[in-house]
Amino acid sequence: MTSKNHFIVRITNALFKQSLSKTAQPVFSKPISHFEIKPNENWVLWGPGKAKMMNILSNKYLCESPTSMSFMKLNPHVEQVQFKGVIPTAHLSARYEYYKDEFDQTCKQFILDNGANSNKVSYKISTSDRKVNMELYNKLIKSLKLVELQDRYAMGLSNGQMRRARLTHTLLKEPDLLLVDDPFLGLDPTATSIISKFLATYNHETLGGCPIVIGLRYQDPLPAWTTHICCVDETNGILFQGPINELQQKINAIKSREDKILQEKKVLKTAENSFEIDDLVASHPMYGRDRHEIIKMPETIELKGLDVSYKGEFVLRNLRWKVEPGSKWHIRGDNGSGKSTLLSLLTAEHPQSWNSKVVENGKERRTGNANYFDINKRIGMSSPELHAIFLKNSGDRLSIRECIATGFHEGSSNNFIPMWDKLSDNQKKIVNMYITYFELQDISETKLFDEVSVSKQKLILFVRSLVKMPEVLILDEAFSGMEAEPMIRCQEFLEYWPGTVLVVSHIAEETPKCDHFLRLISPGQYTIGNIEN
Ligand SMILES: Nc1ncnc2c1ncn2[C@@H]1O[C@H](COP(=O)(O)OP(=O)(O)OP(=O)(O)O)[C@@H](O)[C@H]1O
Repeated sequence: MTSKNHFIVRITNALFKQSLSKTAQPVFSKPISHFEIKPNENWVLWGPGKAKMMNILSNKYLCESPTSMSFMKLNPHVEQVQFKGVIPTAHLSARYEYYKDEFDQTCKQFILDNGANSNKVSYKISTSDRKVNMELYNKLIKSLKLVELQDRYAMGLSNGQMRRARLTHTLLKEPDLLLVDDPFLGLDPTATSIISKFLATYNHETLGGCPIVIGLRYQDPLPAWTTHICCVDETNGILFQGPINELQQKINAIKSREDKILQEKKVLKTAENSFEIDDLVASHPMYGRDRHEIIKMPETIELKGLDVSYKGEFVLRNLRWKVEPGSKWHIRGDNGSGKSTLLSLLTAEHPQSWNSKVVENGKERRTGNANYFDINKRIGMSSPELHAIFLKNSGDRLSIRECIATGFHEGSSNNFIPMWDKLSDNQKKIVNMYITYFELQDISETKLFDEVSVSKQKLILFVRSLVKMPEVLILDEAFSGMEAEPMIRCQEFLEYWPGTVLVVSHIAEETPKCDHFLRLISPGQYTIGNIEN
């Protein structure tokens, strides 16, 4: 297997295009002169061009000439793990519903692929005659800590749990080459280490493994088990490639260049744009309020001993929490500890939301005195679930400007009906100011949401969550998958944001400055404290 002539995939002098059209622009401006993956190697695709390079390897583009890309096998089995958050549904609330009908699949059914990846068909009917290697299944669910979750409804899995299930689902197909973009996105440190340790040993014959290719951003640490690196620019393609231990100098040079650019931009932008930021936030109801005023206001949110349970099993228990107007909170906790559940309660997506233990601006929430739309009037949000639904429902029909304009739908973050033509002149001005500030003007009318990178999609959803000047801004993994520069720009902006902010994120760099934290540990166990900045 290790002979020099063995390769899994080989590219020689190939130019890649998105379509057959004569005018189609190449994916990378220059042809790839040589790229090759051998059986015992594990690669990192590193930098802003990683997603395009991954699409090349998974055969998503047309190759000129067709023989310039070859695989060891005639019908190679290349699998790409798609991490898209939880299973996208029509509504955010579907995830939290009590009653699951016979068409809903369990985690085990999802992994075994009986539903052939679709949530439009009955999952009870097997749509493929693929034989599943149950020995491998049992090994995988043990290694990826899914044994206890097998019978849970796939829809109810937390983001981190779902990512482990998706990885298992893909590995069971026993691919010849495994591609995973952003493998650690949205994972808590324990889950990151579970997946990293697992991938470290996967390409060994005992598990029937194969080479792994992961996509990482410049700011991500390179796992020790990766052997080769391919640094990819978004327009020019491969900048350099080869064994990591021979390229350390080049890697360090890129890392320090990136750090320097960020530092320079940080200093420049804060100085240059503070006036502009004022313009962007001046219409927020909390803008300009001083401390004396704020302490007289009722709590934006108060939880007076909140419980949430499924079939008698608690996820949240006796949670007491006070959120002062304009305060910024980091909600912490491992995958599955209940963070999204808590947020879904606040946005009334959860069936147990009508609960007098939730008090908003001094008013108890009860059926009759609160409705979904009133609750959501004051909330703006970005989350992995919203991202998945947005892509599915509107990704291929809304321009960037139109996406942002849908943030003005008053009573729901989950309404994607085009809105631009209905906006007042002032609202249009706000959208345009935000587009300019976040440097989206070049693509705002020419590109559709699903035509831009994940990093830009996240930026657009962030901006979308702000424009209606919500009293409460919910940022659930809002910056995961973003390139460093736009992320820092968003975080700096948030320092001037006058409203209440609730942030969920697992990685320090992706967490904007917050004053307080709420850490969920287990049902009934949590800590609350201040963050020294
Ligand atoms: N409908 C449901 N039925 C049963 N259990 C559920 C349901 N919905 C969620 N859960 C469980 O509740 C727990 C909390 O999930 P939640 O998504 O709130 O976690 P989280 O802290 O946001 O995790 P992550 O960091 O992975 O996003 C998980 O163990 C999840 O499997």
